Amino acid sequence: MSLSIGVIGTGMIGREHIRRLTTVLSGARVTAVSDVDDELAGRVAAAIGARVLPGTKLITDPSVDAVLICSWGGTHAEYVLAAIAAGKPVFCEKPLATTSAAGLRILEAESAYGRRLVQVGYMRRYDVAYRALKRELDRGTIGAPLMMHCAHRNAHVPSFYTPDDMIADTAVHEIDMVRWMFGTEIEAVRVLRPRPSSHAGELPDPLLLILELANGVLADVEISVNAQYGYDIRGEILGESGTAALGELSPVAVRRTGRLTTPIPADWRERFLAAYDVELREWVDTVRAGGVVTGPDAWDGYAATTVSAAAVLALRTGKRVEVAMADRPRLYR
Ligand SMILES: NC(=O)c1ccc[n+]([C@@H]2O[C@H](COP(=O)([O-])OP(=O)(O)OC[C@H]3O[C@@H](n4cnc5c(N)ncnc54)[C@H](O)[C@@H]3O)[C@@H](O)[C@H]2O)c1
Ligand SMILES: O[C@H]1[C@H](O)[C@@H](O)[C@H](O)[C@@H](O)[C@H]1O
Repeated sequence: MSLSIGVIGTGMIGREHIRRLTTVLSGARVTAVSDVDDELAGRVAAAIGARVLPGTKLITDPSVDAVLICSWGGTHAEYVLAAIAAGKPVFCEKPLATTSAAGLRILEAESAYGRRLVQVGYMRRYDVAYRALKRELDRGTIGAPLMMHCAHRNAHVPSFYTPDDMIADTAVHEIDMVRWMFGTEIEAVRVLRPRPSSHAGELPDPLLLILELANGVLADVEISVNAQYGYDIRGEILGESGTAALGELSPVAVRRTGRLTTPIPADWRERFLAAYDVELREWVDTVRAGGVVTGPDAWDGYAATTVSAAAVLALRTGKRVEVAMADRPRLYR
């Protein structure tokens, strides 16, 4: 029997994941969708023969086996809590919650339920290049790590994007990734503001985050959200005896009239296409088999949100901010 999935939020990534579940992956079908934009939800549902239900009804509907949350970040926690209360597996796009307190409520609810039901959409952990980089690090190829340099560049962002979004919506990916890469928590954060780009409007763009990890490694993260030229994700680790970096990912290189050119992805859909496929395939297969999901869990979601809240404070105050993390509940040890 294929897994019956209800999708909440039929915007950009909601439709991407519905396309993936409907036409790329096997073993699942999207049987219900929900969006505060009724007209949009209706159109998406009609195209795949699904029902439209209000979000909380979708979660408790007996025909829905598992839930995929793709609505705006501020709405995630409420839906995740409803899915835990209904005892249903739930894949929540990042961020898990927009406040540390809401993340903590999810940890408490899932701990009380006694089994992990939540996975968070930090897809970089499924990306071939990030996985290869982690393999080199774990093998000790470059010796003990000292620093990591990261850049996260969006060509453009919508006009409603705020300075806080540059951290909570964009840098949160690197926050999760470095925790996973080095297997340790982030203890303190600073955010520096260089001269703003003339393309940035009112945004303090770019930003430079300095993340202090518990193992002594420092990670610097450039966030640019009006880079113009394309979607560009970089990462390089400096070790005691070498360096390892994400490779160039283009499938083609053109040599012509004295120049070598390779295409640059337009946005996250193109750059992480394969990672999203692997991420959702593993989630569907595990849930169908009745297993416990192995991807980023509610603790990872809580930790990323808590660090991101500290970074927002660091941006606003210009100060170094220590991360105040709760003790890790037994369910996530
Ligand atoms: N993992 C990734 O790389 C990645 C990529 C893109 C987006 N995202 C995340 O996915 C989420 C959605 O992003 P998007 O780019 O698709 O945004 P979007 O604005 O295109 O779509 C969000 C949709 O959610 C709907 N919505 C808002 N509140 C709702 C509610 N309470 N109930 C039901 N629907 C509601 C909106 O009407 C909209 O259609 C965000 O949290 C974002 O950070 C993750
Ligand atoms: O929601 C998107 C998504 O998470 C992308 O992966 C990230 O690069 C963007 O900055 C963000 O706006």
